[in-house]
Amino acid sequence: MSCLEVAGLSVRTRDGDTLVSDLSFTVDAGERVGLIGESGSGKSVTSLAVTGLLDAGLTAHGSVLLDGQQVIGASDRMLRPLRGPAASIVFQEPLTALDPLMRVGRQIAEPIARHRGLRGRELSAAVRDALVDVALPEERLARAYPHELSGGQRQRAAIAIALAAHPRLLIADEPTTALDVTVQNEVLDLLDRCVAERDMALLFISHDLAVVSRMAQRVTVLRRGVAVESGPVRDVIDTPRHEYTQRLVESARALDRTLDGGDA
Ligand SMILES: Nc1ncnc2c1ncn2[C@@H]1O[C@H](COP(=O)(O)OP(=O)(O)OP(=O)(O)O)[C@@H](O)[C@H]1O
Repeated sequence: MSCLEVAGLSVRTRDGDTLVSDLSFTVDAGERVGLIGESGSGKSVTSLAVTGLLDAGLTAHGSVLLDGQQVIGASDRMLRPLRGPAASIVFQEPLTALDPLMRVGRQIAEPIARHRGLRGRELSAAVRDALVDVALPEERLARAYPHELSGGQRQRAAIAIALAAHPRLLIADEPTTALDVTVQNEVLDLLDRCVAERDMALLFISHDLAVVSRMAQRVTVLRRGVAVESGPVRDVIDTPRHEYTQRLVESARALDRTLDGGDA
């Protein structure tokens, strides 16, 4: 069974604007799939639609099966048990996932207690392990509030929260865009390791082709809410068929040449 099976997904606003149109893709157990597109192409709307977290003003149509359960039209009560064990999201901005008024350790403890039923010393040990897993081993970080952490540390804490329920699918929505380049690399390495160690599936969403090609095996290219191309990452980069993908590939190569100090 696929972790996520999206078939003919469309998302519309109250005014009748279509933000995502007839989108289909699957993520199988343990597979890494990328969703790439420029800003405004509908990537975040898609990640929210597949977890049933769309804004009230937006409606989703089509079919989204998360762990075999239909998300479209399901009540929040039905979806709550799926969020965590079936799929967790890491957002671009870590403060989206963090409560500014609660110590980081408590915020990691809460989902561990809820999903894995741990209490007392076992729970404290699990929180310590979770922090070590995301390379935040210092004891004081568990007692810190989010504003006392750096941007990279906050994103690591948000990843620890997302991993707390041992999700079968991790959805990472531009997880490193808000970070500087060095920290970005560290967080990508961390995600890579966590996904591999846990044998999780990954839906990796980004505007950055280089990053997607590092993290995913297959990719779907989204343009104005429409999938224009999909296939193995290598094929899409080597022989992009759609003119929009060709532009994405060319601008990624131009950026690479600039960073190398060559001609852009
Ligand atoms: N709640 C909403 N109501 C109306 N329009 C929305 C809503 N949320 C997003 N949109 C619109 O949907 C389109 C897609 O937005 P989305 O955030 O999914 O893009 P994105 O590809 O994730 O971009 P970025 O990389 O900048 O985050 C945009 O035109 C955006 O303005």
